[in-house]
Amino acid sequence: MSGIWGKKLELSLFGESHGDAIGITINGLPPGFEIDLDQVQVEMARRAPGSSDLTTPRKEKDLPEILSGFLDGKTTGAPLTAIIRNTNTRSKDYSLLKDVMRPGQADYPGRMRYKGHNDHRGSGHFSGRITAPIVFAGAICQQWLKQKGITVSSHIQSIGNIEDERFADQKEVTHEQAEAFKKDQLPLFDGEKKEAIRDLILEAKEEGDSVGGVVETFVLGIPAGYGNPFFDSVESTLAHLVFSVPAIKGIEFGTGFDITRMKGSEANDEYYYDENGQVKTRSNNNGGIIGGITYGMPIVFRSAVKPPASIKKKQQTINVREGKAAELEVEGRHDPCIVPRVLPVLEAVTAIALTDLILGGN
Ligand SMILES: Cc1cc2nc3c(=O)[nH]c(=O)nc-3n(C[C@H](O)[C@H](O)[C@H](O)COP(=O)(O)O)c2cc1C
Ligand SMILES: C=C(O[C@@H]1CC(C(=O)O)=C[C@@H](OP(=O)(O)O)[C@H]1O)C(=O)O
Repeated sequence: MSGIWGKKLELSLFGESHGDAIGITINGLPPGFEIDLDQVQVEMARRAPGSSDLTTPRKEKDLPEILSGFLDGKTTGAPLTAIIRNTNTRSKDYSLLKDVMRPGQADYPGRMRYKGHNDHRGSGHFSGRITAPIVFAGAICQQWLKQKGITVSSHIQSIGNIEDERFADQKEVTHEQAEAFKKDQLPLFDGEKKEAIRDLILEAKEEGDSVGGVVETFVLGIPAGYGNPFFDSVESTLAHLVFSVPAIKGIEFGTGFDITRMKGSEANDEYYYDENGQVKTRSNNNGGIIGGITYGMPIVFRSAVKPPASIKKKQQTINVREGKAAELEVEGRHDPCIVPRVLPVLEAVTAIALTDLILGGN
């Protein structure tokens, strides 16, 4: 399994959803950095399962236990390892799924890749649950970035066909508003859409189905001059980590694919000096990154989140033990929509990418 990532900040992710514990080792954190564990727990709780009728009913406290690299409230500089116990597994839900492959889930490709030895219980190492340790690492990185005046936040761009306004449509988004979004399970610029979104998710759940959506993530306070051209561009680093999150099927930066329908004269982000002599651009179609390098405007990108695969509705599939066609109605505890719980995960991977970049000096 490829659970290792990073250059300056190295991450090693481990665990399975129905094993004893999941966790992460973070190498490269600066020594002497004071971690606010209460704030880490706030981030963990945003992602944790079982928090409302919009999520899987599996309840987990997701309390990280730090095993190394942390003394008297501060990082020591040695590898920091944390584990999170799995306390509410119900593996019988997965007995049938060892043989009957869920369409849209990792059952069949995982079986082929690991020759049938992968832990299939709760989707094992493929589970969205493995994003809990990512949020742990991301919460530490967000605290580190905050000291530098950098805030990472996100809002729901859409669920099904219900659309929120874009970041680019806002006159100004302050650090306070970005922080307020994190306190909301359904953060939207247009709060009036909240009820319709709730209803859509609950309707899908009621029908034994699921819905997807788009998350728009933004970074405020990122200075110009971070990144690289080509292989270590900010976009490629972010995309690498964003696509490491289960259920993500696409990413676009700034105006994204719509930029292809603009003329150069519309697409170009014109420069000016603001009243404080700071370089700004009048639009931000490039989402804060040109040539793989930040230019001092907010980084903005949207991630496509698929509807979760495990649904109660009847589907056609295969039974690999019998080598026959099969019908499947997935029982068990599943998210009817991943979007509300993936917001903190996308913020976490963004913070991890930026911390790695800044620690590396570029
Ligand atoms: C926070 C989170 C929660 C998820 N919950 C579920 C779930 O309840 N049921 C499900 O089938 N998939 C769920 N997923 C998605 C699967 O983990 C994912 O679809 C699967 O691992 C296959 O990967 P892929 O969709 O990226 O190809 C969740 C993902 C995340 C990030
Ligand atoms: C437990 C979490 O979410 C799980 C993610 C998930 C999946 O297939 O991704 C499937 C479900 O697992 P289970 O069948 O064990 O309840 C979700 O509950 C979590 O995110 O912490």
